[in-house]
Amino acid sequence: MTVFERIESAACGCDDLHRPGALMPVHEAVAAALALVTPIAQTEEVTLDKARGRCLVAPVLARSDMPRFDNAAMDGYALRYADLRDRALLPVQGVCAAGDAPTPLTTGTMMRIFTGAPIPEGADTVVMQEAIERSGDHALVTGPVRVGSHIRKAGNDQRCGDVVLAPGLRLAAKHLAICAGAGAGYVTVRRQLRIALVLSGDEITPAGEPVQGGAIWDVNTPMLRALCQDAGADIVAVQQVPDRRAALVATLADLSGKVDMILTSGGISVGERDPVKPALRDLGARIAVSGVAIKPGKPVTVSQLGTSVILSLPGNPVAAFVTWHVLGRPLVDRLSGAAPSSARRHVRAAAPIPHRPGRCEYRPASIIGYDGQGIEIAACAPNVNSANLGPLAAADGLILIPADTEQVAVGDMLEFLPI
Ligand SMILES: Nc1nc2c(c(=O)[nH]1)N[C@H]1C(S)=C(S)[C@@H](COP(=O)(O)OP(=O)(O)OC[C@H]3O[C@@H](n4cnc5c(N)ncnc54)[C@H](O)[C@@H]3O)O[C@H]1N2
Ligand code: MOO
Repeated sequence: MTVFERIESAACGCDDLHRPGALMPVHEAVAAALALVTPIAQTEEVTLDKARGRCLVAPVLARSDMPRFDNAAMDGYALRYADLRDRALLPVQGVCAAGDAPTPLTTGTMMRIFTGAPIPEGADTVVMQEAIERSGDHALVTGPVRVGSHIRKAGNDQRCGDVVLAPGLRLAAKHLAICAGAGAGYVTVRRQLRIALVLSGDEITPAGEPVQGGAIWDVNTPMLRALCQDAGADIVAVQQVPDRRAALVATLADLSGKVDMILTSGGISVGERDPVKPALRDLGARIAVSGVAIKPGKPVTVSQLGTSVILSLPGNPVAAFVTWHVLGRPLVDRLSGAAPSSARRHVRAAAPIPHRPGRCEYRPASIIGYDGQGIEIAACAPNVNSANLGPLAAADGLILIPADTEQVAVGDMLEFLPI
């Protein structure tokens, strides 16, 4: 099977392999994680300035025709087309600008009009000023004119009562534009997800603070906060817990039920200083995913405690970034009732990429050009390491190397997830 055929299938290829340690294939892990959650029930009305990224639960209807009235599409002159039948020179009477309520057009005259202004009663055509020679209080039509030209008819965009947005959309700038144009100052959206971030790692120090000995700056908090915001969610609490099981048990027990999702960062691997899995077991969490055939991010774990879903991300920042995209983002979409984001596309490999079969690999990659058919060509660093931030910062996206691939050849098509 070629790489191209592989990425067209629903599976990532991990399931075709002998996997020591029974790592779960990526697509099974996503399905098992999503099976834990349903969309949150609470909704609220928000003004448009608070609506970006929120998930629509009630349709938005046009409160009037859009546009509400016939109006000029150009600066020019409004006239009755029939008045041009036997002459091209007409007297100009009156001016109509956007916001005006014009008087009716007198037969046999033109009215000066500006873009967006209501068409005066009796006029059926606007001639743009470039096709007019004005002299004093008369104007001569110099160019060809079509009846009805340069008039935006009422309702030509949407009709009063039309559904302009359907439920399930995650609201972006283009959606807010039509809400406003439809006269909807408020929209009904699902309550914003509440996410808590629990940091494991005695060495973690906020970026910018002094570090000594084995301390390192906390990369994951600002990165995950931004990723949550990109997904329309909010990190409402950040708690750093010592690398001890009892402390983590207490923190997770306290947070479960208070938030929709708990993200843990670090401490998910197998060392005695990795308290996440033991703490989940102590708490009786329902563990749906524990170890995935993905690189980086193999130890990623998904569980449920009370009403909170817990996504336990590896501490290595690139592994946390990748597993957020593969598991975290779909969970947020499902919890907020949004259609899954479908940003992935296909690119061609710029160079051969050797790959040890076993795990699906998500590797930072940059778009460096286009092939003869206009398909993007992506290049990635030869050596990747889930602690190195440089290749991630320089990347345009993540390419997926399917689990069973031994070698990606130049020009092979790969799935690409923009980041
Ligand atoms: N014997 C084994 N060791 C490891 C395995 C394994 O299978 N057997 N898996 C490796 C893999 S793969 C990964 S990924 C990591 C996952 O480790 P943890 O999730 O337990 O994370 P930590 O040990 O806490 O940290 C790993 C690494 O990341 C740094 N880190 C942690 N938090 C942050 C943060 N907020 N900002 C920046 N950097 C952070 C931490 O200092 C470590 O360097 O386990 C492997 N080990
Ligand atoms: O997930 Mo780990 O980062 O594969 O080394």
